[in-house]
Amino acid sequence: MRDGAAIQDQIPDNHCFGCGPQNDHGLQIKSYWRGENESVCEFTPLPHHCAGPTRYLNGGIIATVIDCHTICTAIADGYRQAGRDTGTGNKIWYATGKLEVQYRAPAEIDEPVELTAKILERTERKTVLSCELKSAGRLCATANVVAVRVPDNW
Ligand SMILES: CCCCCCCC(=O)SCCNC(=O)CCNC(=O)[C@H](O)C(C)(C)COP(=O)(O)OP(=O)(O)OC[C@H]1O[C@@H](n2cnc3c(N)ncnc32)[C@H](O)[C@@H]1OP(=O)(O)O
Repeated sequence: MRDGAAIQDQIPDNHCFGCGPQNDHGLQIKSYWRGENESVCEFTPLPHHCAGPTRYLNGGIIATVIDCHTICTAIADGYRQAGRDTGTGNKIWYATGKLEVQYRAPAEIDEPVELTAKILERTERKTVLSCELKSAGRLCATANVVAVRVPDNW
């Protein structure tokens, strides 16, 4: 279950490698709200996203999709807290201050990965989130992320 349009399709001028619709060479992940403080994302790896063994997903790609899913969630939440639809009015940007990933099991390259992010804490200056990444129903990575509000011209 997910709510509304993809968060990334509402954030303007996003050229990010992991989540920018404007980046033709990027991963172009899509995240969706699921309720007030939770968001979900499904990403289907391509064969060249592999680790050393071709059957497993590369750890940097795992970190990137977690980074982008959580930071885009913080951005959309920033708009919500401001009482605005995502992408309307002055831009709201967050950057990754901290990204701590624990790799618990390998993720299969030929299975989609499912991410669930939760907002744990928010202040005017930062949002703290957790994230889980599953592959074929197995918990493969968990993460703690600090998203820090940066100026709208960042
Ligand atoms: C739509 C676009 C989506 C993009 C998705 C991908 C996101 C990215 O990858 S962004 C690129 C990678 N990140 C960066 O380049 C950021 C580089 N770092 C910076 O610019 C700065 O260090 C920055 C903005 C993170 C923090 O700036 P700084 O002036 O230190 O912030 P500061 O005012 O001290 O801290 C604000 C709050 O954040 C907390 N914080 C800042 N850095 C960290 C950290 N590394 N760990 C934990 N907490 C932190 C502080 O403790 C403070 O919390 P509190 O208000 O409770 O005291």
